[in-house]
Amino acid sequence: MSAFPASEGWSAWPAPAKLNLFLRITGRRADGYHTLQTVFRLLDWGDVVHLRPRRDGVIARVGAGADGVAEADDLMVRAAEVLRNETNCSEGVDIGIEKNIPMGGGFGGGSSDAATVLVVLDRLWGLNLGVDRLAALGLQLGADVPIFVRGHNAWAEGVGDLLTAIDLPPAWYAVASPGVHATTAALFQAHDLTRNAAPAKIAGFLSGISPSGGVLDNAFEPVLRRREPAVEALFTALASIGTPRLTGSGSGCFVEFADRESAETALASLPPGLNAWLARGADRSPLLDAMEVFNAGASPSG
Ligand SMILES: C[C@@](CO)(OP(=O)(O)O)[C@H](O)COP(=O)(O)OP(=O)(O)OC[C@H]1O[C@@H](n2ccc(N)nc2=O)[C@H](O)[C@@H]1O
Ligand SMILES: Nc1ncnc2c1ncn2[C@@H]1O[C@H](COP(=O)(O)OP(=O)(O)O)[C@@H](O)[C@H]1O
Repeated sequence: MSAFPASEGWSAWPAPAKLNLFLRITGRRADGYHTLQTVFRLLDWGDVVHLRPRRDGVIARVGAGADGVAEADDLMVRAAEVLRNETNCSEGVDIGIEKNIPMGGGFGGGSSDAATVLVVLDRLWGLNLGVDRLAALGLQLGADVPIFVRGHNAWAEGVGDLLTAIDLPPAWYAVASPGVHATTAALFQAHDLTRNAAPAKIAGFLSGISPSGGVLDNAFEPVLRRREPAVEALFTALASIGTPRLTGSGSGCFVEFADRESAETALASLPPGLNAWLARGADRSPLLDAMEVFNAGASPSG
């Protein structure tokens, strides 16, 4: 039985993972944040956030939470608090999580969990702030939150917050984690990080410039491969099935395939013991689909 049953007032909501199909850093702002260009691809795989509104104004995490994340630091709890402070509402909520996305993997798990809380509580608390205000609130929690609030595959610039929705072709991914926790803040400070890449053009990306053309690179890849033998070993193993790429600031990697069968065959050929799995690229966030079902009157089950 679910730890968060519908019979006890819980509802379940997807918090999808993302991949950065490429990532280049074009500069650094006066406040230390880096300007970058990236393409976010949402996946049909991720965490499940459980919510149960409460009328006593208490925001509480229920159950285990993400490994080693204190309740007060949990981005889900902070998202609910930000929303309540912004609106001066007196609502509360119990929050639970089924954590599937490896932490510190560049898959955006914490950011996606927070975005799901923002989007769903906006509805459950009857606030109706709308997507633009929710995305701006999300940005206070992390540069990756707005993409998950908006829920569309996107070309991103600025600090990752200036988003242009784009359509991406269907794709399947062999996704892998070397089990290394890559700390985003520390990697942005790395002395050997390239921070002055020439800006890429969105048209070039969309017309399908190949990885060997140098456009689909990730600025963190050489840094992480030099620092972390487990990441280097994973790249070597994945090179047997295609062109591995790093997502975000790592340490997760992926190889893209045009169809499910090719991805499955490739995964099956990898050496045993590798932490690799299959994920489908989404056309849009599964959270948007769940909200649509909910708004049509059928609440997802606990
Ligand atoms: C690198 C990316 C690419 O999608 O993803 P992840 O690898 O974390 O998933 C993101 O830019 C990460 O976004 P997010 O994980 O939300 O990072 P934040 O919490 O906002 O920032 C953590 C720290 O990284 C640095 N930072 C972050 C974003 C940015 N554009 N420039 C930076 O210099 C800042 O020092 C900041 O304090
Ligand atoms: N609900 C949450 N899930 C995951 N991480 C969280 C959460 N709340 C806070 N964090 C913090 O955010 C950090 C980054 O996690 P995550 O978003 O999974 O990785 P990444 O930024 O590499 O995509 C974690 O190491 C953890 O300290």
